[in-house]
Amino acid sequence: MTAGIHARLDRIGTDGKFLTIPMDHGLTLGAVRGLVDIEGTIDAVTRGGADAVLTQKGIAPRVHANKNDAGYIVHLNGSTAGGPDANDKRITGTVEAAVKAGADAVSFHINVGSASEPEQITDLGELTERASELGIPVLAMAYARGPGVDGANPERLAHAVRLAEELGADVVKTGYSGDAESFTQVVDATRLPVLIAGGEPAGDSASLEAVRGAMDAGASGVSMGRTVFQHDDPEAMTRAVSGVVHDDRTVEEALDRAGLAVEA
Ligand SMILES: CC(=O)[C@@H](O)[C@H](O)C[C@H](N)C(=O)O
Ligand SMILES: O=CC(=O)COP(=O)(O)O
Repeated sequence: MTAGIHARLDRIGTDGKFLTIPMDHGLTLGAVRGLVDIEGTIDAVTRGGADAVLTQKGIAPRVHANKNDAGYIVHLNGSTAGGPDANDKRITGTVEAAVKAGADAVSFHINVGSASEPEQITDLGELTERASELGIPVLAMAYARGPGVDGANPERLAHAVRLAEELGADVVKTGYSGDAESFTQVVDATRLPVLIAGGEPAGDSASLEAVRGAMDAGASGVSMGRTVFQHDDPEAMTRAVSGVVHDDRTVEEALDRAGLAVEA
């Protein structure tokens, strides 16, 4: 790993743990709740302890003044939920454009098992080479998604995270398999730091239980979007997630210290 990649990984994480809040969903879903006033949400989640926020490059002018010195990741592909194939992520920018936008790292989504998987493999392989030349870390969002693919199947997830390492990513995010025991298989499939996505908001306790389970399995943090940015209090929810990721708290302690109710 080059010195540049090492230094920039420290910009998007803390002591090898990562609490990233992705807010690229405006491309996928539109200006959904939490992203209309994205400036306010970025301010809230970074006050709550997010290590980094993540957007598409066009949103960069709305990020920097509001991110309270957190790291910034530019996402370099996308698709819309209503398009012909939501799993067919197409390139939306270059590493150079991300650097120009002030990025500390770039991210790229790959749907392992989708009809467009071959193109996404080529695209990610090319991206990691260019990013490595420039000393920019790559966060691969490696999902198990496609016709007939169970996105929570641990073997599928293990393959997805390993594929990200094989293609030269520095950090990988994937779906959660549902329990710590099965997620161990996912974490063990790669030497990369493994983060989990949040998915559709499932309630504070359930979401934090997933984070706790992933961390117990050896994960290195989260890239958690809607669960946090669509929360009534994104700052408090970020604080709660940080309690588990960075302070190794139980779900109950983390919620309590963040001032959130412990649900039954
Ligand atoms: C909206 C979703 O289903 C998310 O999991 C996205 O696929 C992940 C990504 N942030 C995106 O919006 O492309
Ligand atoms: O970029 C998207 C993610 O990393 C995950 O978003 P989610 O809303 O937590 O699924």
